[in-house]
Amino acid sequence: MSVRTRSDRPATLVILGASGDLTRRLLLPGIGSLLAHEPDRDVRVIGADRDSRPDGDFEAEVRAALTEGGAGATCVDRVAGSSSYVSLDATDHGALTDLLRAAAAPAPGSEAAEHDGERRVVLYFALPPAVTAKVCGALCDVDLPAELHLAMEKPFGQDEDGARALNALVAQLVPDDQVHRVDHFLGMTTVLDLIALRFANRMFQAVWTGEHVAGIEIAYDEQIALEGRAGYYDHAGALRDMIQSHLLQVMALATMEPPASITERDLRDAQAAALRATRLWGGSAVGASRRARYTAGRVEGVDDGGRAVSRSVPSYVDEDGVDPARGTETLAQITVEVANSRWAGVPITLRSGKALGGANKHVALTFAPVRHLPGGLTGADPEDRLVIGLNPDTMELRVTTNSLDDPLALGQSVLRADLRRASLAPYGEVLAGILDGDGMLTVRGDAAEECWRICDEVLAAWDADEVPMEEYPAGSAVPEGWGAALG
Ligand SMILES: O=P(O)(O)OC[C@H]1O[C@@H](O)[C@H](O)[C@@H](O)[C@@H]1O
Repeated sequence: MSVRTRSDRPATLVILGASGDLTRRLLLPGIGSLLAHEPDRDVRVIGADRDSRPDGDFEAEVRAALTEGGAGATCVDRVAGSSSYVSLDATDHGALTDLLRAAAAPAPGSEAAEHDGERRVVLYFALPPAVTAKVCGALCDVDLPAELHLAMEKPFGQDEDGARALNALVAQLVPDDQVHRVDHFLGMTTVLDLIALRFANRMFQAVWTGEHVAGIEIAYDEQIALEGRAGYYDHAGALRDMIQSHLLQVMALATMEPPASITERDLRDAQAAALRATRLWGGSAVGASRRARYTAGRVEGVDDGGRAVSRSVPSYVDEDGVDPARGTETLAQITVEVANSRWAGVPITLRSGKALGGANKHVALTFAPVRHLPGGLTGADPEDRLVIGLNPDTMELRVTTNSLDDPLALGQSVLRADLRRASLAPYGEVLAGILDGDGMLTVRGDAAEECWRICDEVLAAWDADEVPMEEYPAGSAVPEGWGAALG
């Protein structure tokens, strides 16, 4: 689905934190995926980080990652060949001035050098929030390029006050439509499918309300465990890592009012309005949230790519780099209500966790039972559900029909669709918009603050130990009693 406005303006992507894991695993392959679809796109990559690297080292990394993302050989040669790496302290305004000047200039030796205007510069902060804030502070003293866009990785701040302070700081640098708070879930194919599904189908449009929907569950249960990310994850935990960012964004798309158009302003207005109306279910984090941590176990099953998985996982507290005293959760669930006339009274459950047995990743709507069932039909009326799979991309509609062996007894039939397409990788989709200067698939400042407002209340209750920390063996299903609470 192409939801973007294409721009032909050449762009330079400057990655701060270029030696980090995110750059190698996601950003550069994301660019590779984009170049696989748009091989002529004029993009130059400059990596920057504190460490010095041997000549050609970064170029080789770019080359490998673009190839991994699917870019063709000629394109890889061109883009990797024009890439460069700078070793610097990104909190030093002199170093930032030089970096941004080089980024805005036409590529050295490029044919376009003489008649090319300044390139659009995207400064990508692949950095922890505290460092991001320091770099923004240093940028206040820099003469910034004419069209500078800032792309910021999650978490955007550490809480609502922190997000507000960071928003105020970046507002001193560039207008808000040039700030892109990155959430790669907004680039997922089936997340974007929600838009067409909801607003271009008479059938679904009519029933997508609290009149007909009894509950919504947005789950991202992962089989992967910590994977060596204790330095980040042990400070974040499942609520900050997945719900504060990704799942609330998905919820906003699933519950927002119809936007007048699918454009940056209208879409972001609709998402922000849904988030503003969001409250914890029952008004308190105590009844509306659960948290748990995995103990040792064995994860077996099939991963997102359909490959068999079988590995033993140590208890979370025994994982390398974890501080048991920190009490980090690896599974979190909150139930909220979008308190407006469309959704009031409908519980919306958001859940994500690591080292789980089943990879349930979906947006699932459970429809209310019919008001009246004609007499003569026997058996219980099964719940009708629409389940949109997020990775792998699928759609399943479970509808009540006659049972197979008795025409007057109720049963259920399942209609399944495989929605996997040759689309861009989620990071590619999001980066495409950012490089084009279009923020539609990134998070607006007010929406980021709203997501923290919702989660801060839960985090405060957890810090005060008002919600018990439960345990689940790695490889098990979500603990008993979790999941969508209907009614
Ligand atoms: O399935 P994907 O696209 O890798 O997204 C899930 C990941 O999203 C990241 O943002 C989280 O930090 C990870 O913990 C999580 O595993």
